[in-house]
Amino acid sequence: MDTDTDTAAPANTADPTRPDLPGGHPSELSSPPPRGETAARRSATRALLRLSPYAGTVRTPLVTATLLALLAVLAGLAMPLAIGAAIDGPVAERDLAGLGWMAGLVLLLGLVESGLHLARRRIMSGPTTAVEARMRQDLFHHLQRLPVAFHDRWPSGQLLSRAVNDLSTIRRFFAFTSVFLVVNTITILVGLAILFSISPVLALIMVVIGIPTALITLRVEFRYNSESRLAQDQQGDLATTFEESVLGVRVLKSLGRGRHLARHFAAQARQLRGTELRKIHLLGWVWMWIMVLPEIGVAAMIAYGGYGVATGTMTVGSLVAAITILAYLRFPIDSMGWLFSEANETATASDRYWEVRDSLREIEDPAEPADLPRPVRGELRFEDVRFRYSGSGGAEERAGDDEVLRGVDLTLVPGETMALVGATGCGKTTLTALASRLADPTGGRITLDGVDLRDLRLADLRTAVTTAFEDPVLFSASVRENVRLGAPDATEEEVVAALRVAHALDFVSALPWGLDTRIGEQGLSLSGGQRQRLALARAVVARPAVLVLDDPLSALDVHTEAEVEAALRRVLSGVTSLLVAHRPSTVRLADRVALLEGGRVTAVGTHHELLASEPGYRALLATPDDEDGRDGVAEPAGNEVSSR
Ligand SMILES: Nc1ncnc2c1ncn2[C@@H]1O[C@H](COP(=O)(O)OP(=O)(O)OP(=O)(O)O)[C@@H](O)[C@H]1O
Repeated sequence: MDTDTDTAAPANTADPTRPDLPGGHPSELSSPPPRGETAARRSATRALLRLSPYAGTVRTPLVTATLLALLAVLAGLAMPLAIGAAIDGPVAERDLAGLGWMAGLVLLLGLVESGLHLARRRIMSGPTTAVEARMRQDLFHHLQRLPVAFHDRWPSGQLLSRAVNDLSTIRRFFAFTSVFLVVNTITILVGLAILFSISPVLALIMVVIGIPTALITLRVEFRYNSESRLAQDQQGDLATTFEESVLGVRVLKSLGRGRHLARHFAAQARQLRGTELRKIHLLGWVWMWIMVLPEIGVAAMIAYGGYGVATGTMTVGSLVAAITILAYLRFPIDSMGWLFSEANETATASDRYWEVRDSLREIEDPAEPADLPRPVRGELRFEDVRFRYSGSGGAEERAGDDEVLRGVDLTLVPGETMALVGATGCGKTTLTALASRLADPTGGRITLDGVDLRDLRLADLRTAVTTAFEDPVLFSASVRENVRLGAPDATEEEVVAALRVAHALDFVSALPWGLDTRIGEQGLSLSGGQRQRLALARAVVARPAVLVLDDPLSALDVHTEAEVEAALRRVLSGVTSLLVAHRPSTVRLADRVALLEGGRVTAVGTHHELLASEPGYRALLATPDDEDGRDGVAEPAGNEVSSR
């Protein structure tokens, strides 16, 4: 009998707080499920049926594999009959030639059975791994298109476990579970019929033994799976602690918190060990019953059958055949509990998969996109822009009290550099995110050259407007590939020019393989300033019409800052730019400054004007020189300064 059961990697639970999800209703930005809780699914069948679009592609191999498996088990079931016939025939009659034929038949049946199982595996492996790969690809593609707000809510581990564990459970279902649910049911029924034809009492013995065996394995499997889910969560926690302690090793060492974290890690490891021990105990129990019950069956059959042989109502061959059938049916009976539990796991995995796939891609291309007037001039206008992060909820939200932006009006004229200044947490990053539609305003509108951003194709918008974030995320790839993320078609000269502009060429040239040097995980092999300069190069390589830079000098030392500032000044000339500025050196790059206060732009003007007229601005950006009445921030040469 087949035993190609991948080590079970049970899926996590679906979200019990979202009973509307599994049925396939598109969900709004859902949150991940609370850990360790069990699924509140409306229907496992419905969850499995949701896999049918993917099952369609494996239908033919699935039917073929089921038929092959069925033929294999029928060949297996024929063996006890052949053995019984051999004992009652050639063995009893001492017919050596006949015995040779019967031995050959048993051998042939065994070969046919194993050959058919091999063919079944071969037929299923290609299509089912293809389905898994396609589902994973679709999930990844969907995740890329979900709004940032979705990713704010979902921890990466939750998404990772769906992409790896849940899809592997679904593959196992297509390749094995679904096939053997059908095949084992038929095997048990056929085996029972054969036993019944030999002796109804022996068939009854099998039923009496088989039902509790299946029920016990089913019950233990459910408990085992819930322990497995818990272990999986705990392994995730352990991995997170491990990962954070490696990534944050500098912080931990400098704070002297290594021991504290080690204790925390040890406690988590103990918890995981406890769960693993419970799993082992459960397995011990289930195997005890799996071993004991059939042995009781064999004993009962020998007692009843032996009596029959002694009294002449049964032949020795029939008794041997009956006992061999019982032994053969052991795996199908034992595995039914496991198979039902796997089907249940698959239903959960399906729910969890569709939970993400059903999340709405709120930010999409419009049905009838507008074209940007060419060439793009780069006039960026915020008109009464309002924004609220979803999920803070409640009456307050309805009253608008928790809006981060409460009616921002701001116009960036083509080619100007506008600095955005405001207290920490006032919404500067939020405003910059709206410019490339990482989120849409909850009120008002933003236009580029007079066209509402929501009317533009996302590709057009994001070619015209590029952003470099304060936290410069780099990918595990070469320097060149990282820069080219900003413009995949950029030539070598353009990449080098962008690096020069970002004042990154010198340090990149000094790397062991220059532009081909792979940057480690999160660009850790580079300093903060170097990472920021690469991110800047990535933003400018596409030569966008509008450049949004979130505090582009924050990680630079004074010397580098001065050099990058000079380079940036060249980049910014002729491009409309919005710079989030926390300090005078960044403001120095700007033609005008906008002050964001209380969710609105309360003043726009030159640095000097705002210093003179806005106490809030003075509090944020005045230097000691300013306080002395001498302005420490130089006016950029040749700036056309205009007020709103
Ligand atoms: N994903 C989010 N979900 C909910 N609230 C958020 C989210 N991101 C930011 N906020 C809140 O929105 C407000 C504005 O945040 P934002 O990051 O835009 O401020 P900021 O002016 O850029 O701050 P800083 O100068 O410190 O970078 C803050 O109160 C912040 O807590």
